Amino acid sequence: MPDEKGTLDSGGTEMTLGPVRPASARRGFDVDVEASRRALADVDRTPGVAKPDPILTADNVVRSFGGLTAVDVDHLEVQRGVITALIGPNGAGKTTLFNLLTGFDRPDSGAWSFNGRSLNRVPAYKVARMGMVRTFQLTKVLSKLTVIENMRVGATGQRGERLLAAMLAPLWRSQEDDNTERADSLLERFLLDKKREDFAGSLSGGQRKLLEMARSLMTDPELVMLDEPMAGVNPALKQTLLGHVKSLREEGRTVLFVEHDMDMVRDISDWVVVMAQGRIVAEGPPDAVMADPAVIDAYLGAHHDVELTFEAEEQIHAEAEAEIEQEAQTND
Ligand SMILES: Nc1ncnc2c1ncn2[C@@H]1O[C@H](COP(=O)(O)OP(=O)(O)OP(=O)(O)O)[C@@H](O)[C@H]1O
Repeated sequence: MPDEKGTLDSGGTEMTLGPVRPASARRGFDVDVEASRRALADVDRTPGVAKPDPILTADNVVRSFGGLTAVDVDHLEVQRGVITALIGPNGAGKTTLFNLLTGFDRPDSGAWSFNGRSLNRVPAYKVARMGMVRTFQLTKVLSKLTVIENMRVGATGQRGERLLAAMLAPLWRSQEDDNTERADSLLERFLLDKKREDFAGSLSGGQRKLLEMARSLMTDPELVMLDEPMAGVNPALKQTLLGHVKSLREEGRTVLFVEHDMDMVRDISDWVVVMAQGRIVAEGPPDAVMADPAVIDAYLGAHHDVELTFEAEEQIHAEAEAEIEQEAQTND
């Protein structure tokens, strides 16, 4: 069923899913990150431009809701091994494009491929198993499961209540040790190991973001798509999250992320793609794109941050301090 963002549950097939492969059998990402970044220097700054080594390619992808064309992308290529930011005003179609590319929604028309393999009509769980995962703007951690259970659910490349059944299946049990080992090492890396047995519902907003990122790595993806990883995260945790995103690139993974936080975009992106009204309107290196008057018009013209009242600012500070305090206690 579509959820609040029009995403579709790809469910019903989780029992056929295999386990996360043991460490020895995992993908090695054969990519020279520095060469991949350097190669972008020679790429034209025109919307839809071809990339030297695209991992993801989309053509004529259109999605309408009633009379509204939410996505109308002629051509898009995402360079392998680098961090690409997808920016644009509210309602530009960024999340809808994520949903379409990852099999959580279906376009009216269009074609797209990952590592040269067509993804048309491939359901989300298979897309995940092929090596392309995404996180959600509103995190989809399952509040009534513990942190470690959420991680095990991530191993299936699936989300949703039916996973509880999958977790109890004999097939699952036989693979549990491998998955638990990987889950524990990811929890350690994301500083969530002390929260292992806590219900995910008890985590702070920032910790949920960390859990969702950690969980997305359970299938050892080559392309990680993050939908607003910094939204609702306090400044201290933002630095931690930034470090985690950069470490994905260091491991040879490709990152495509949607973000409104321009400091983050400037800080970590190798390439920026701008959407407005469903279309790709600009792309290029971060500094060049953000200085482009057309982008400033399209983006900043329509995306105004609301000025905070004194009370709201005080509340944010209090929440951030409480969260930092909680982090400190966790890490003692
Ligand atoms: N399920 C849906 N039903 C109807 N309209 C939808 C649906 N999903 C998205 N839209 C509309 O499609 C347009 C694009 O929305 P989308 O969420 O993809 O934008 P966005 O760029 O991700 O915005 P934001 O930055 O605010 O998250 C918006 O006008 C939105 O209202």
